[in-house]
Amino acid sequence: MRFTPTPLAGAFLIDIDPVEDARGLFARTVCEDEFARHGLVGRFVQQSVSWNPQAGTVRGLHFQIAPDQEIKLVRVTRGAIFDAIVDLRPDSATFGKAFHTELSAENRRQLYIPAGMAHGFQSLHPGTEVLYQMSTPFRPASARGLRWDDAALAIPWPACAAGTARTISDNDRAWPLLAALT
Ligand SMILES: Cc1cn([C@H]2C[C@H](O)[C@@H](COP(=O)(O)OP(=O)(O)O[C@H]3O[C@@H](C)C(=O)[C@@H](O)[C@H]3O)O2)c(=O)[nH]c1=O
Repeated sequence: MRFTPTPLAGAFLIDIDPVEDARGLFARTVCEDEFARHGLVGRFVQQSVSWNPQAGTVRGLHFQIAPDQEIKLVRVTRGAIFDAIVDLRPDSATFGKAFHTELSAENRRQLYIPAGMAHGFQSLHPGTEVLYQMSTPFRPASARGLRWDDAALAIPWPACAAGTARTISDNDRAWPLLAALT
């Protein structure tokens, strides 16, 4: 695996090192020892899937508060997403800053998100499936959110294709702005 640090400390892009032959390819996507050598946690307690029939679907931005802060490892198994994270660690030099990348079934890239960050994505193709692994169980009482379109975050969400509306839940439309969290 190839680990590329992002501008947000502790968040990494993880690309595969494929072994290819006539059948296709083989590649490791998680290895506890290799993750540990990069200072990352490679053991997860839950895995979830998100199916998004329409392009332009936004989910997020989500996080869990202490003591249920979670590390997430995100990849796409069908289609593609614009994936965004926001640093919410109060003592971080990049507090309030966002990072985004494209994850797709084609690039097989994973985003490793450390504890203390909010996460969200927009599906870029119809029929996009996202696979998450989490270090901490989902706890509804600890679940929180941040407004995906908060101008202070300046996340460059892709425009929806002409004639397609953005799909987003009522919960996600109603999360507070960053200023209200601080
Ligand atoms: C996140 C989650 C939700 N649920 C339930 C709660 C609810 O009834 C239903 C849908 O939940 P949500 O609307 O929160 O689903 P969704 O908006 O897809 O939530 C996800 O968004 C992305 C951005 C993430 O980063 C994920 O970790 C997760 O928070 O599933 C679980 O049972 N386990 C879980 O881990």
